[in-house]
Amino acid sequence: MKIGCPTEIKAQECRVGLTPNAVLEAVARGHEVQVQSGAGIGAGFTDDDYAAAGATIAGTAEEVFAQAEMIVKVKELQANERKMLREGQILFAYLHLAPDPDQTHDLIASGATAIAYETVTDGKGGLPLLAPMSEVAGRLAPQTGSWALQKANGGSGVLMGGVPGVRPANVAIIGGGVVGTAAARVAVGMGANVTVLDRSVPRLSYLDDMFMGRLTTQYSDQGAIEGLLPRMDLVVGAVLIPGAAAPKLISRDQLSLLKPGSVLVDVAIDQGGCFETSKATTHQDPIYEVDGIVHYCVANMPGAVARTSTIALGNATMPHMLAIAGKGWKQAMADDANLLNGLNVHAGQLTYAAVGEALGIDTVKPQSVI
Ligand SMILES: NC(=O)C1=CN([C@@H]2O[C@H](COP(=O)(O)OP(=O)(O)OC[C@H]3O[C@@H](n4cnc5c(N)ncnc54)[C@H](O)[C@@H]3O)[C@@H](O)[C@H]2O)C=CC1
Ligand SMILES: CC(=O)C(=O)O
Ligand SMILES: [Mg+2]
Repeated sequence: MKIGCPTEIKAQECRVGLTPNAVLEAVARGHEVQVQSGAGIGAGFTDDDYAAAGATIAGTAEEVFAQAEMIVKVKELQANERKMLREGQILFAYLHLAPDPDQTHDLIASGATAIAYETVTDGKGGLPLLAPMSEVAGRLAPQTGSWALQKANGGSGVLMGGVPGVRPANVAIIGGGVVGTAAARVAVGMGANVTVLDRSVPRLSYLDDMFMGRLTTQYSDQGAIEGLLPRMDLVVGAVLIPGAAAPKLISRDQLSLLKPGSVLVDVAIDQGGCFETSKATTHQDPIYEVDGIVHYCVANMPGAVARTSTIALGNATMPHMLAIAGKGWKQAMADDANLLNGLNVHAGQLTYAAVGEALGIDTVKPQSVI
């Protein structure tokens, strides 16, 4: 199969969809790989690294899109990239369609087959192509939150770990999945007072065991969230209903319950955000204030640590990329129901029910198109 890897063009997105090691594996199986010149630079991979692995180097994204039967990348296609996608082409990337009607309509209109990393499953209730980036974003959340708490950034001036005689920051993490657990680990490590909220009691039980009394768990409902807000310095939004738009868990009115200068880090912003006042920001301009509360809502947080993130993402995507290239997407999905769960769009039809529900678009069952 002809595989193409264009340079990411989302603001300050330095990751790349294929590592040289992934190219090596694909080429060894007889596939042709084309990488756009400079695509790996932000992650520390040169054109020479890709050429040494057997890729050909293309000058432009147009060349990559024109050649490739499958485009492998990181972030959802931006509007001008979507114009290059064509009927029959495979797109393998993060899509996050539920909060993004424009992208969804363009992908449907393209006639392409779009497979979303974030809805591929593992059969054990996990999302293996989302998890590595959730590990990264979760670890980053307390770091960026503590930066936003500094006075120069509009924060209340509370130090995460406190000092002897002065209390540490109170941190609430809403959603105790991969992001929430990673965020809890770092926040606890920084010395903060951490409460994790989730709707899954088994998950809370797991966290309770794992952290052995070093954090508090609480069932997530409106009463619990409202009760916590007056004491919280930092709230991390880390909920997910796979493929669906994130539920709004803190309203604008409820911001007044927080102390001025408190910080909201909405990691769930890529699924539309779980706070009413969240809107996506960029690494270049990551924070803004609403009613005295600092919001950090960067939708591609792992792009900030592109080297770590690219390698971690590549480790997870490679087996699926090789299966699709080797067998064709239909056979690969017929053989693997977890990969089939990644199918979001095919030949002008939406194939993911939660996206259809969020956007009011009819869907067909993915099984019916393979
Ligand atoms: N902004 C960014 O750069 C990144 C964003 N993400 C996003 O972070 C979000 C979380 O991802 P993961 O941790 O991997 O998902 P996950 O599926 O591992 O965990 C989500 C958790 O949310 C819980 N949950 C659902 N509804 C809830 C509610 N109302 N209250 C409390 N908990 C609730 C679930 O029970 C689950 O434990 C996703 O939207 C994901 O796309 C992930 C990586 C990077
Ligand atoms: C998951 C996601 O949106 C990201 O890594 O950017
Ligand atoms: Mg994102």
